[in-house]
Amino acid sequence: MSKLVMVRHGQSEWNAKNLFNGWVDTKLSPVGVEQAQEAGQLLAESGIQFDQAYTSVLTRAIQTLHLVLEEDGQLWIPEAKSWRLNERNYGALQGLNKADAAEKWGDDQVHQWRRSYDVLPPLLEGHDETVTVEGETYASFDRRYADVPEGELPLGENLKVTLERVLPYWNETISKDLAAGKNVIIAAHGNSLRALAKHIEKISDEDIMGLEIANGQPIVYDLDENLDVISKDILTK
Ligand SMILES: O=C(O)[C@@H](CO)OP(=O)(O)O
Repeated sequence: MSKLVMVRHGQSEWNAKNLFNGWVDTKLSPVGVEQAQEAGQLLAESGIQFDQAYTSVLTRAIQTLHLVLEEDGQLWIPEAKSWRLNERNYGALQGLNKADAAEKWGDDQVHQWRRSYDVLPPLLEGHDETVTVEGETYASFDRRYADVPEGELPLGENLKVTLERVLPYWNETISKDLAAGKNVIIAAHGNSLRALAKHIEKISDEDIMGLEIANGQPIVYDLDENLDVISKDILTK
């Protein structure tokens, strides 16, 4: 048996402003820092001993992992980062305000973009290195993706496509640790974790629309040797 803990990053600067975030590299807000520290305290209370950590290549998830593990006294464990754990790429919606988008395109359309399994957002036109929003410039497709073949870099993803690019990393790397009995923590994003949860919990394409993952609330799975879920627990204060 092994334990898998998934933590969505704490509130980001763009979560706080209600902007579509996706692959734009924003940082944690002050609230997000506190949420990550609280997640670390909850995990310390749980007593789970981790063997391996995974995160994305986006700053808000990396910051969260480090804050969690520092609070938890396990900052020393091995960690690996992969673009495959990034947030779903929100295409041309990135940087737009979610409420403004709902006014422009209607609540239903925006809900489909945000929560459906297979509706694609409007796509980006190219892989710009930076984006400027409200006068601030943020990293986007910069050198951290230098090793990713151009054809694999997304211009916009639904949850289905997100799952398709998360799964090779799950199958080839993370699941092997778990099958070997290691306890694993993954700090990632609302939608990359929804995709993984869909796979792990065998959630249907319809039911996945209703799954929300909160910032900074660790989800603890006990998995058997086939990586089937024995139990699931969400840690809250
Ligand atoms: O903006 C985003 O990238 C995601 C997660 O913060 O938003 P949503 O919850 O709308 O999928």
